[in-house]
Amino acid sequence: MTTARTPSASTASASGTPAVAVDRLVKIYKGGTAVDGISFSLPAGSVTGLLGGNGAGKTTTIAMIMGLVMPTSGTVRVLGAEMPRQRYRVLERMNFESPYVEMPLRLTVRQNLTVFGKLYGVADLDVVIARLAADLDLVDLLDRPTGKLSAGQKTRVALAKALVNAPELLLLDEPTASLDPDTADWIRGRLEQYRERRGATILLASHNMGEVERLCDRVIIMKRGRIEDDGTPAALLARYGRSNLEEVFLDVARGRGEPQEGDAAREAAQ
Ligand SMILES: Nc1ncnc2c1ncn2[C@@H]1O[C@H](COP(=O)(O)OP(=O)(O)OP(=O)(O)O)[C@@H](O)[C@H]1O
Repeated sequence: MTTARTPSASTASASGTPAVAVDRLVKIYKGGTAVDGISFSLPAGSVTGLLGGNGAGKTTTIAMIMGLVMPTSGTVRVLGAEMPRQRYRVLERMNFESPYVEMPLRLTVRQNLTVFGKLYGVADLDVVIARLAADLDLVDLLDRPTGKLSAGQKTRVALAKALVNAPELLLLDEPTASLDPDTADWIRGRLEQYRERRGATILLASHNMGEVERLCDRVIIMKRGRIEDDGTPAALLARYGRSNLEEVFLDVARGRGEPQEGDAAREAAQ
């Protein structure tokens, strides 16, 4: 996969600063509380899955990390910068993919990637776009209007846009939604490759438990704006006595199989 910078260029990992530090973060909309006092930090180079049912607060959390939504209270630091106040210090080092943020539909794929590449200050943009197109199977789509693509094709373009500046922090909101199983599997492979080559920190909101088990070394489960559980996939399976994350997700969503007191201590001792 294309990288415009070397993995060792990551200031966050070099200094030991977490790529993301969220502290007592709250977002209250007129209709109610979307995010209700969550705290977590993501070490540089980690891949974390953000799980939770519809309306749990995942997209709002990612939008606050991106600096696109203003928190009601609490703080977000990204690569050491306070968001959204200092976002211009770090925007070139981060990127995101969300099915809810459309690119200009009349522009061709190439034009869109060029606009976003310029926004992120990418050098040798033509070369970068050509490599991304080859990596993400977009060569035949480059000169077509983005609005005329299928949902799955748009998703691949959105991923190319998310990688155009080889971000050291990549935020992904359901990156394989609307993809057929084969293409989704292929995209997951690309994300694994990107993580390996770039040493990137990834936060991935997903409803696909297989995807999370495959890609993530940590899982944060949200429910009604709060963090309900947080651990490695293996620790969560052990804690809930389940054989896969889908069963854990259902337990949490339905309020069943809550971890028993002392479970965490027993796990720590193992
Ligand atoms: N712009 C907004 N204005 C008002 N309420 C909002 C806004 N965005 C989200 N919400 C509300 O905040 C809550 C959390 O929404 P959010 O989109 O963060 O959840 P989610 O976990 O990403 O859900 P899904 O899995 O369905 O995408 C929901 O109750 C939603 O209705």
